[in-house]
Amino acid sequence: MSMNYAFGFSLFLLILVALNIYFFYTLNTVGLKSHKFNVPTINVDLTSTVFKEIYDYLNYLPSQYKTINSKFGSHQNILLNSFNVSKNIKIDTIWSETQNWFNEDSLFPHDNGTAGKILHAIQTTQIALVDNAPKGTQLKLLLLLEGKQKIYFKPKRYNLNHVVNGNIYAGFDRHNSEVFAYYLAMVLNFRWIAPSVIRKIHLHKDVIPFATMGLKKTMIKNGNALCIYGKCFYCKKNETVCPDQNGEIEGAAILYLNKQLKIHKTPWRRSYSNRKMEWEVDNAFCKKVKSSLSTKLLLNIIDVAVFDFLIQNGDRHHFEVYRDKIILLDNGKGLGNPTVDELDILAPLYQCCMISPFTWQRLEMVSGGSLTNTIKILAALHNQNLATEEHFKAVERRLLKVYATVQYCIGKHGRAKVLKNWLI
Ligand SMILES: Nc1ncnc2c1ncn2[C@@H]1O[C@H](COP(=O)(O)OP(=O)(O)OP(=O)(O)O)[C@@H](O)[C@H]1O
Ligand SMILES: [Mn+2]
Repeated sequence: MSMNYAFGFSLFLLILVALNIYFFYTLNTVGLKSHKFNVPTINVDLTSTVFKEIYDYLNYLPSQYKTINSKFGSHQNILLNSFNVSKNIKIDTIWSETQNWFNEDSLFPHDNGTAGKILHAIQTTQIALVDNAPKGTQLKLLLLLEGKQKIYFKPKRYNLNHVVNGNIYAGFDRHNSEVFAYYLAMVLNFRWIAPSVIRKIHLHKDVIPFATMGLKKTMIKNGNALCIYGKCFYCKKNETVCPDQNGEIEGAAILYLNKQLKIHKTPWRRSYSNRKMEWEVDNAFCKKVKSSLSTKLLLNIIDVAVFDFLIQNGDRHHFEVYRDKIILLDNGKGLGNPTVDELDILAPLYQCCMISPFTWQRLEMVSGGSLTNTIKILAALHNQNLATEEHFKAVERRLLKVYATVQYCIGKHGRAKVLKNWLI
């Protein structure tokens, strides 16, 4: 009897120890859960050991990252309210409200429908003047809207289903990428960005009557149509922008920022040749950057890297700063190829292994499809379809890779170091 009791008791102790060990490991290991996480596969380059390790974490991501996070619901409602278009908008007040806005957290007003009002005004206000905007390398126009609001207009060069092959910065800017980027930034709560919306301008009604002489000089007959070749570094007479069958030119209409911006070279910029940059050969590159940049700016660069990775913008050669924060300007090189995930756009994240806790919290909130669903819903409020389903799926797939990269960092350095509140 007592032997049986002793045996039973030892068995009980054994089970208790086993349970303890089980819970200790499940609660302490990051990512490496027992069941495999199903991530849509694409061809990836696993020659780098960092990439291999990140992909290991991707295969065993905790399941919370594939389900909707209920904490996002209230934030989604706030966004919907911001972008809802009210019918009776007074546009004369919207420009002064926009230009006189001053706030530490956002470049433009958003709340109580203002974001929607601004987009509606950009989309519909009568054009007063159209000129070339020769800044930068790609064709763009400067529109002056009634009420003296300037707008940059990046014309459509490709249909949404066109796949841009070649290197990560190949091809013309994608107008839809500019607008997609604006909504992406809003969903991620990155508020240092200019409002941007798809607008169609009629060549003979909206452009020619208001075109400057300079713009008229950069127009050319292409068959029956009058087209624009513009004035910019890469502008060529045989690469024109022509109106569609309705006589309209579609483009991204981006609010012009009348502000003094400081321009910096991105430490993680590409060479635009076969030559490798320092960050591409030295995984300890971040140490060097840390010694020359403030932590605040570095965390900001890492936010931008996450943002660029999601849309696959590999062309952020420079960044412009206003009041010590990077403005997300020039987002047209995203959404080129939905089957490509260039992981090295995330180099600032996996080489520095730090991320702002605010950014991480928001990223965790938009899991399970919320990110792209919200972009779709917000864009639809202004009658826009910003990308093909393949691109929306690709953005979700890349979000999983961002989660995996942060898990890789936590696995390597511990949560406290990666998510330390550096700014306090
Ligand atoms: N919305 C804006 N408001 C004010 N200035 C802007 C805006 N967008 C762009 N700029 C200015 O114009 C410059 C060129 O714009 P952008 O980078 O979008 O053009 P790009 O043709 O893609 O240039 P690049 O080929 O150099 O990347 C920017 O560096 C910035 O200084
Ligand atoms: Mn550019």
